[in-house]
Amino acid sequence: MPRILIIEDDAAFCQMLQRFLTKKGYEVETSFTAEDAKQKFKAGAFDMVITDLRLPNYDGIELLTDIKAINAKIPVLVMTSYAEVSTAVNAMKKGALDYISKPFTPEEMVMLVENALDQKTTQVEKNAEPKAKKSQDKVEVSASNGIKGISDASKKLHEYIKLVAPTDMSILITGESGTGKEVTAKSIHDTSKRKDFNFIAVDCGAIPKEIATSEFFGHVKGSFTGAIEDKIGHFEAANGGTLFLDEIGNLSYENQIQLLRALQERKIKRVGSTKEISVDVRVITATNEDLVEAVEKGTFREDLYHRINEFSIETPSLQERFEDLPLFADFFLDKANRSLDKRVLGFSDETTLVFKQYHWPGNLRELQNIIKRSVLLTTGDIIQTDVLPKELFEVNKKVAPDNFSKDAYEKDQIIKALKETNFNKSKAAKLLKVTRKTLYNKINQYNLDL
Ligand SMILES: Nc1ncnc2c1ncn2[C@@H]1O[C@H](COP(=O)(O)OP(=O)(O)OP(=O)(O)O)[C@@H](O)[C@H]1O
Repeated sequence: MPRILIIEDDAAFCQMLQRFLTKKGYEVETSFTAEDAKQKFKAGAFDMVITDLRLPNYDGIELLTDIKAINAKIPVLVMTSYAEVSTAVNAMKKGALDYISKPFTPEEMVMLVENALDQKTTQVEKNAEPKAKKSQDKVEVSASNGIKGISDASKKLHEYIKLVAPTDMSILITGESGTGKEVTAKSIHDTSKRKDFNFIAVDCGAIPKEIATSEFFGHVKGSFTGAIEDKIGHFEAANGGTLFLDEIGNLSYENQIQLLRALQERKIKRVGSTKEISVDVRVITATNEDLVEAVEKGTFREDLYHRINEFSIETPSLQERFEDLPLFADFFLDKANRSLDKRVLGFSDETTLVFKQYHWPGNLRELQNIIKRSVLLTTGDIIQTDVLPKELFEVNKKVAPDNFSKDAYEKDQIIKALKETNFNKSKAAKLLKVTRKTLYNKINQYNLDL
């Protein structure tokens, strides 16, 4: 029976959720505070965590990081109020699997829980070790096959993929969260000469620093407490194929040095062993941070930056590939119908309009999640606006203000974009579709104290 830990300071709501999920066949424990949750989480083997982001005396994002440091693979679903969509997006960047806005229906919760537990199983399969370097041993790790899109931004992306795939160049993929960086990396692998070997995807943001060396390079039995048997690392698992390192900016300085050495020498040593093992791995990395800025600040090594960035590709945000929105919406609708065994035919005109007006900070992932939830909640043939989450309308109201002056509206949008991008001005400028210079001018004009 899957075990779930619910962390929620509203005791009555927490217990209601507990009763409901218990009835659905899950074993559920509850915590009302972050401290208690951490202790319970360390002590008990949970399959998933559902946590509120607002807890007394504790920052929800910090708790999420703590949980991920204890067990990086655990799926975490965060609960937010509908006004906190940027916090939810931030939580997803920090490793949360998904978010749900309160108030939600029990069906929505069950769907997300099932989804999370499904993904956990896939993740285990994904990290399975290959038996030998033979084409028939390819581990099926396909991040769902993507669609290409018709917008100029998508065409450019696919031209780049085609261009770099046959080479052995190291590719750095940049782009906002949920724009399809992993899907892009997988497409490069699938169209390269390495396609019959493994594609191993590693989320560097989710690996605790202490075990990162062993995760990358493996270990021999007895090399540290807990090393109960020999284990191969991601480099060996990807031998002959492609190693995709997501959130590369999160690697510790020490791990950056080890990675650089492995890439330069094409040899690794398992932790606790002196034997050198040759590896032939193409590395594709991804980040949604500004690595140039990280190099300038000294938190990311410049030599490693140049080593991983022989060519860089930027995945466009959903706003930049706006003409693709209907294509993606249909694709995700099909996907949701198949996984939920439903037959929803399409979207009402109002729903299409809401989709067009929304700014999609979580990009394709957010679109996919929202369509899946809407399919679940739709009883008729067509997705109507009443099943859409409230945040889609909240933003729309701001997009078309009635009683706002133009300046107040513009100022509000700038603040919102800055908050959404963690005050990264390049990203905020992109979100607002203005140049960095214009954004700086506006910040001065409105005397925004940042
Ligand atoms: N071209 C595509 N066609 C269909 N689905 C896609 C496409 N690109 C991305 N997706 C879907 O969108 C979701 C997000 O994609 P992906 O995980 O590749 O994004 P990401 O940029 O790597 O995200 P993060 O920054 O959070 O790591 C996935 O569920 C993926 O299947």
